[in-house]
Amino acid sequence: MLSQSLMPNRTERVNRVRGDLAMGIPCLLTNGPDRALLVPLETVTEDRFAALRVAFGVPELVISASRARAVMTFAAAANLGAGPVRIRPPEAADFAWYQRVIDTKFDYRSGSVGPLHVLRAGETQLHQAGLGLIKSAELIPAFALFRLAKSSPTLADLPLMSLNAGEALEELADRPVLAPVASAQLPLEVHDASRLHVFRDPDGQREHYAIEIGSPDLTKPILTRLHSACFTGDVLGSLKCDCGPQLRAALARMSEEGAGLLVYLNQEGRGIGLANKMRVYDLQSKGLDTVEANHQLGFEDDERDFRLAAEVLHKLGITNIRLLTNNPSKERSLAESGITVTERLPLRVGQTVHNQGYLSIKALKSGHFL
Ligand SMILES: Nc1nc2c(ncn2[C@@H]2O[C@H](COP(=O)(O)OP(=O)(O)OP(=O)(O)O)[C@@H](O)[C@H]2O)c(=O)[nH]1
Ligand SMILES: [Zn+2]
Repeated sequence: MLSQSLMPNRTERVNRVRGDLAMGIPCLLTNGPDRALLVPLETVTEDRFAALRVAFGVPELVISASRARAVMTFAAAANLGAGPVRIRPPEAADFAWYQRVIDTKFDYRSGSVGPLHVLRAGETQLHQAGLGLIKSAELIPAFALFRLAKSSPTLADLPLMSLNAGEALEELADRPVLAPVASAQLPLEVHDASRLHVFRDPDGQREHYAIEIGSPDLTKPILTRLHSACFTGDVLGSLKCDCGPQLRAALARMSEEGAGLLVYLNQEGRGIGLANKMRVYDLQSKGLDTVEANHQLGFEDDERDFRLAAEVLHKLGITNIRLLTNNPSKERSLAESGITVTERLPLRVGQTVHNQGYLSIKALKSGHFL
């Protein structure tokens, strides 16, 4: 009975794996009879990688399709689908070879890492789950997959977390659930009757906030802003984006109207985390635009899950909103999660000479109303 109650459930096991991957500890992925060790290339140490290579041979390299398109020649990348891309490394490939393929500073426009041998068939749930897990740990989406032959020694003695690939994929796709943790009055410059609510992901680490300005009338659509964290813009006043001015303009509008709700989501860098955002900024300083830079690293244009915002709204008993945004996908995603957006209110502020290109790419490639 005690051991049963201590048995981690699917969510808890996936979260433990995420923590291990972030520390560079491999995890065992299974899919029916297939077993493999998932090794994140960003965090694994050279010693650990070398020991695994001696024990299990040369691992497959797995990268996202967007990364493959960014680092391979146009012809070599032809006919790649959207799923993970499997690459067979040369027999002599060592740790340095894998690191070169994932090196975010390498400028592929002036050369290449050499021809990459893409394995066209055989992509399985192991690869999809591996990529999903690595991305959800905000790591560079690239990993080594050490296949374990049927005759490999049992791994029971290795202190590794084990996960079924199908189970991991279900967990990653599941509707997010947030738990309200704490809330208190917080007088703000824009309105002294404000309240901050903290919600927590079941991973126990990531938190998202709702800031209630005044006393919103729940019988009417609530003036709402969904704002994704931007440390550089919100806190430091970066001129590279429009986040800080948008945040302040949204709060000012709520203050003018006397009430509103700011949902502040910890989805830094459109969901890739601050470290990766700095990597894409570095690529942008070399001429890539905001979307190309995300792809170069191996991410999609936008990795955010706006269902989190719907979850916050539902938890606060809000289903009708007037949404301050220029981003059509926020509106779409909320509608799919049962939130009625009665009106979309544009939020065009904070244009600078430094973010002109960024904003025009958002309009051109991401369909923002700018
Ligand atoms: N990956 C990446 N993220 C960026 C870049 N510039 C800003 N961001 C992030 O983009 C997000 C912008 O969030 P929001 O302002 O809420 O959303 P939006 O998609 O611009 O939509 P609206 O502002 O509502 O119109 C934040 O998470 C920023 O950290 C960039 O060049 N690359
Ligand atoms: Zn920003």
